[in-house]
Amino acid sequence: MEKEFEGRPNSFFIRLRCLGKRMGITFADGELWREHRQFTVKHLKNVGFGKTAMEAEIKKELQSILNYINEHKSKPINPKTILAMSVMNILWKFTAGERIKEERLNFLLDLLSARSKAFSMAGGWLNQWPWVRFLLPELSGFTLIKQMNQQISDIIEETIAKHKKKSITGDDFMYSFLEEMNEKNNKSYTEEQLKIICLDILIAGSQTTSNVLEFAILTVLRNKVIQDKIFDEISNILGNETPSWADSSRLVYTMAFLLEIQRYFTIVPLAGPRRLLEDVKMDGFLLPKDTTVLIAVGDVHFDPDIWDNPNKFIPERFIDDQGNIKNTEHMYPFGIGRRRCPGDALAKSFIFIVFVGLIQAYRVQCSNGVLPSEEPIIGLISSARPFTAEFVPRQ
Ligand code: HEM
Repeated sequence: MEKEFEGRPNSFFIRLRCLGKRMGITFADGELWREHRQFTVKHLKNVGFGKTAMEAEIKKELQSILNYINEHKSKPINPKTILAMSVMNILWKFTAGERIKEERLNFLLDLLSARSKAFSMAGGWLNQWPWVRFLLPELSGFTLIKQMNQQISDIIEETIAKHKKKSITGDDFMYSFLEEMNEKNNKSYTEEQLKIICLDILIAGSQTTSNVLEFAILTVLRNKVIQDKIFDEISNILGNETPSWADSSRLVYTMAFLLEIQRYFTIVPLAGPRRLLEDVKMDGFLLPKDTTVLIAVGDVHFDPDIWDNPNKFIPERFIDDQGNIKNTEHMYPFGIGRRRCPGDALAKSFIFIVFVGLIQAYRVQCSNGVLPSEEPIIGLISSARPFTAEFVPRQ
């Protein structure tokens, strides 16, 4: 994708999302975006993100999820919270060096989810007529969003304060950032920028990754034939061995299934928004500078010129005659171009390891005799309707 598409819109609504200023990574553009995206990706990698250390953390989280299911196995489980908590723990470990306490984590997840609901509700009003906040601060959702922004700021600020006192041991992204800010005296490195980058990572990473897994669990629950095929492959190839990302090249049907999940339930159906940095001619139309552009990734994933029977769930469409994975070049779950998702390594490994580990240990079945619907809730990111499942131990 061309450079002209690399901007982000500058609206009141987006500034509200970024705690009042257009900073961080997700909604910044120009030099601030370039510098801070590069710095964040490099320093997250330096502390182990995307490497063996991350895989070890994912395996620890898999074990916590299996323990949780084991303790609750007589009751139907809604997998949403436990999955989102696990992703959040990993993100926070590399960003801020600590595991978040369970009550804190629950509070944070509820806060992020209430915040995204409030944003969806307020979207129409506040986006079109920002002045409405002066007339109807309560009804427009403005007061609620401001309160939630304050709560989330407090949580991140508390962790920054612990880093300033050096009371967290080990290396993490916050320490790298504070060093750049204090010792190298780099002007764009401020505490406010650090806070918004942390918020970007938490918002962009947790619900997206856990939603993919939720759809995967929902689909095997609804389709016993597919679930048996996946289990047979895992038990033939891995036996009881803990899964690793390297096994993804051996578990071809399982990988094809997870790709089909990411196509069929495209989690981010409209990537962006982007702001055009220059006039652009496209298919004979002139798109003026500053136009907001959304990338219809979901449409590409259902394009009948690319996919046979796009409305059917067929994992085999990703397997060629030699039994290798094919067709990944038509998949854009993480967007496109230099603003493409920088968290794809964590998302892919987490989804694979946790899904394989779950199916290896448990048969997933319906909890009350009624199959839950696969109809997604469509929003900025798409999610499964709340459902419960029974996890029956395989041994
Ligand atoms: C399955 C899980 C995920 C999906 C489907 C997903 C999807 C996306 C997409 C489509 C974009 C591109 C937006 C655009 O084109 O403008 C994006 C951006 C982004 N993602 Fe992800 N993401 C996932 C997981 C993560 C994780 C785990 C992180 C944590 C580091 C993360 C951090 C980000 C950030 C910071 C951006 C903004 C990049 C920029 O503006 O330069 N994402 N994601």
